[in-house]
Amino acid sequence: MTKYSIGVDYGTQSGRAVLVEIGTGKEIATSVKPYTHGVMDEYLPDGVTKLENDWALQHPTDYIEVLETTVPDVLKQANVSADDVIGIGIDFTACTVLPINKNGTPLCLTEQYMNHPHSYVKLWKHHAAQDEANSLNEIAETRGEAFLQRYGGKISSEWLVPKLWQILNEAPEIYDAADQFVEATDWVTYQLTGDLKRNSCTAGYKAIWHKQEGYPSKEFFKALDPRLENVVEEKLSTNIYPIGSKAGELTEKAAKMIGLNPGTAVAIANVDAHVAVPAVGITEPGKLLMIMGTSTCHILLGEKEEVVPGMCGVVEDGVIPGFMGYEAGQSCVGDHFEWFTENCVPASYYEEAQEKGMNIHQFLTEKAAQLEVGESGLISLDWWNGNRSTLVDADLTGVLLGATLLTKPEEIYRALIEATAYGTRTIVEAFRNSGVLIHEVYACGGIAEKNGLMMQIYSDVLKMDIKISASSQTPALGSAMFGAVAAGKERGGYDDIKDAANEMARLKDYVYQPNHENSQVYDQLFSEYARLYDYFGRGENNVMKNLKKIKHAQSNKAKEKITQ
Ligand SMILES: Nc1ncnc2c1ncn2[C@@H]1O[C@H](COP(=O)(O)OP(=O)(O)O)[C@@H](O)[C@H]1O
Ligand SMILES: O=C(CO)[C@@H](O)[C@@H](O)COP(=O)(O)O
Repeated sequence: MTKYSIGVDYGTQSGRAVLVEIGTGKEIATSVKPYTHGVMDEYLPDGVTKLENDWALQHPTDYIEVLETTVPDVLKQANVSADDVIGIGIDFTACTVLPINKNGTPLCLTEQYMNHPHSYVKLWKHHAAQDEANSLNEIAETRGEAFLQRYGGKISSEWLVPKLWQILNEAPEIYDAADQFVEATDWVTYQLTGDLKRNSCTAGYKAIWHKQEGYPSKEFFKALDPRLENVVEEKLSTNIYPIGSKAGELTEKAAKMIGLNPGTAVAIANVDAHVAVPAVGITEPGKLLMIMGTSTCHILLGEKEEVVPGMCGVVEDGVIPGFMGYEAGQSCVGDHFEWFTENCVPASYYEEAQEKGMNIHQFLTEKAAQLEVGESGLISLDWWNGNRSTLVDADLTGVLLGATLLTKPEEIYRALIEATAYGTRTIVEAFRNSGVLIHEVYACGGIAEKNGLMMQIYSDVLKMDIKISASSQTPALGSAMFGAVAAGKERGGYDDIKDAANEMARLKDYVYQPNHENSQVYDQLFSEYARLYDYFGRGENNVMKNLKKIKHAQSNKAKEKITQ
């Protein structure tokens, strides 16, 4: 009898469930639910409480809605009985973190705190804790904290400790009221099993936890702020569960909510990028996976713990048990194409795209594909949402250089694509220069599937073949695989994630290969990019930070005027 597993992947804008056949990895049905509240970066749901610059929040009821609608929907579409679903796994963006009370209720859902911005889920791209991140990095460096090396020399403002510290600084009442701060991925899994178990992946990459050494010392936290001395015991937990293990089983209540059977195995929660690795069949070192969507994450396995400047982190067993898992990333990829299409493309382009039955990305891509490499005379820095790797600085901003009165939208669109490819090459070189081998490149995610030109450009810039995931929902497939592992072989699943990957991972049958002529021109362009990267990114010219300071001061002034 065929058995199935369900993977639920929570992205930036939407969540999706995929019903997958055990044994083949065939995706039988998919259901997507856009978040009702989307990303809240201007106002709270009350429509009145204004958020500061660089905030990005989510609403936890959106996560429950995803479960309630998409899981029954995939069963219905596929006409599969809940009796044949043996496991479920959850993956999420991260660090996406929320304060909860003793009952596990998010503080933003309580009457007392629902109008308080700090009670909501802070999404991975909430960048308003940069001041805390800067202080943390300074203090850690002065104290010679060894953990900094494992995070490329800097902790990002996107990670857990800066976010938590921002809450303590700006809203101590929320900090005090929170029984715990949890990753959204653990919270949703908790809603399924009734038991809060924190996963080793987010703890390792996002919360400075180490398998042997645990969290940073009390002295370190005290040096940040005396009120943080006991943060681990008071607001986190030292009970961390390895990815690839079982979190528990569906409770009666959860089973009823999502249309599965009570007792169905639930995997320990995971992260959207990391969970995609076995879903493309990577279970050994040297193979870099780019998960390309709103942002891009780069995940790679290694044998040893190496120090790589500017990487996000290296975590033992963080991706596939038995290996060091390396992560790096770019905070702005799809997001900056979206910004461009929404703000800089003339109406005539939209009209023409519509006439041709294309969306604006397809239309711009088609036009951009007709350009020769370097023909536009443009170069761009991909920092529209800060720089995650290798500079780890959310205060950096975008650059477009070389524009003239003749510059066309498709030329800028292509320059933005190329900038992200150069950003990836910078990351690849940082790994290689630090002794972490990369001999194959794989890609998955919305963009890997939707934009062939972009993948070709990446291949030309990296001068490497790129293999593409066969799944359009690779993280969800990965989560379904972890669901099957949680169920175990006895129930029709697998003993470990490698066995699941051997049978269920799939790649497309074509590979992007570098065009050597283009690669040569890209080498020249990349060396210009590298000079700009260092000039603006490493302190030689701090114009971006200075502009940001002026911007904050002036927007505060404008706000004061409104409230007077
Ligand atoms: N054809 C395309 N080419 C390049 N970018 C695209 C294209 N279509 C959509 N995008 C961008 O991809 C991003 C969505 O990626 P996706 O993988 O679907 O979502 P997520 O990152 O939330 O999982 C959006 O930022 C959008 O601007
Ligand atoms: O940072 C991570 C994973 O470590 C991602 O969750 C984050 O970049 C968001 O990913 P998406 O672009 O929404 O796929």
